[in-house]
Amino acid sequence: STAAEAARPVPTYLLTGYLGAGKTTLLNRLLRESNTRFAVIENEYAMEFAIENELPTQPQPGSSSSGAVKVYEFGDGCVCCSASEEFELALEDVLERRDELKYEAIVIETTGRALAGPVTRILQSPTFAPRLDLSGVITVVDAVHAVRYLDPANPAVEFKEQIHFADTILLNKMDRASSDNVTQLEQAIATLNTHCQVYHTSYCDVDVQQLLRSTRGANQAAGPEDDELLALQHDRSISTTGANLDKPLPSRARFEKWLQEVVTEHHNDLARYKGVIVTRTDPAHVAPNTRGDLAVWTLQGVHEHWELQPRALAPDEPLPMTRLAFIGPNMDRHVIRRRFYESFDPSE
Ligand SMILES: Nc1nc2c(ncn2[C@@H]2O[C@H](COP(=O)(O)OP(=O)(O)OP(=O)(O)O)[C@@H](O)[C@H]2O)c(=O)[nH]1
Repeated sequence: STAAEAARPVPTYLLTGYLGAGKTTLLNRLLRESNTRFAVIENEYAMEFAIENELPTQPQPGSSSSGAVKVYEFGDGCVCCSASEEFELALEDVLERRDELKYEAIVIETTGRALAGPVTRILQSPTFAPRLDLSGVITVVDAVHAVRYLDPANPAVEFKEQIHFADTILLNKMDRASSDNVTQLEQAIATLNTHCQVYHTSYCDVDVQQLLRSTRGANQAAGPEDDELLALQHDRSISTTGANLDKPLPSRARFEKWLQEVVTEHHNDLARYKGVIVTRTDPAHVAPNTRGDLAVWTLQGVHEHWELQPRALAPDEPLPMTRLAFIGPNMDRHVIRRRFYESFDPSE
C-alpha cells in the first residue's frame, strides 16, 4: 500500500482571500484541528511587510505540520506572477521530499494580493497535475470590510477574482458583520460564482474535516469569463510603507493614541497593517513579557479595526526592533512614515 500511496497524487488545498480576511487564522485552524499532516507553502508579503511568522512552529497535538516553506513577494509581484517561478521551485521541492516529510496533503496560503486563477493553472499544469490533486480552492471573505470592494470606484480586482475561483467560501468575521453587509456580499458572491459552497464563520470556525472533504466542484470547467479573469492584472494603486525604530516607544498608551489618530484619518486606505512594537512599560499596561522596563507587542490591523497583543519573548531571544508596515490602495506612503518619525524619533 505504501507504493500505491506514494504514487497517488497529493491532495492540495489553496487558501486565498483578500488582505486581512482571515487566511492565516484558517491555516492555523487547519494545522491545529485537522487530523491531516500538512506540508505548508506560504506566500509572504515582500520583506518590508513580512513582520511576523504567525504559523505555529511546534507540531500541535493530534496534528503536525511538516514544516513551512515560504515564498516571498518581489516588488509588486507574488506567486501568481513575478514570483511564480519561485513558487514552482518551492512546490517541486515539497513534492520531491514527500517520503522524507511524510505529509498527507499540501496547503498553500497566498497573500491577499495574489490572484487565484494563475495559481490554480500552475497546480493543474502538466508539470504538477500528475503529482498533486487540487482538492479545493478555499477563499476567505471579510464580511466586515469587504463591502467596500463591491464599489465600482474601488475595484480591487483580486477580491472578485478570488471569489470567482473558489470551491468553498468562508464568509468570515460574522461576529462583527452587519446583516446588511452579509446580504450584499452574499449577492455579490452569487453573481461571481454559481458553484461554491458558502460557510458563515467567526475566526474561521468551520468544521475542518468537513471543509477538507468537500470536493472540488463544478468550478473546474473554465468558462468564457475565466479568460477575462485570467487576463487580470494586479491593482496598481496598492502600495506599502513601513517604519523601523531602534529605540523603545515611550509607552503603549502613546503608541495607541498615535495609531488611532492615523487610523481615524486614513482607515479607508489602510487595508492591512501589522507591526512589532517595543515600548517602555507603564503601570496602566502591565505586560506579561517584559524585559527590564521594556515590553513587546504585536499589532494586527484591517481598516478601522486593530488590536495590540503582548508578544511572547523567549528568554534568549534578542529584543526585536519596532517595525510597522502598512499596505493599501491610494495610500500616501510618505505621510504615515513621516508622522511616525515626527512623533517618536524627532531627531531623524
Ligand atoms: N473580529 C474578527 N476578527 C478576525 C476574524 N478572523 C480573523 N480576524 C482578525 O483579522 C486579522 C487578520 O487575520 P489574518 O488571519 O491574519 O488574515 P490574513 O487573511 O491572513 O491577512 P494577510 O496578512 O493580509 O494575508 C487578525 O487580527 C485576526 O485576528 C473574525 O472572524 N472576526
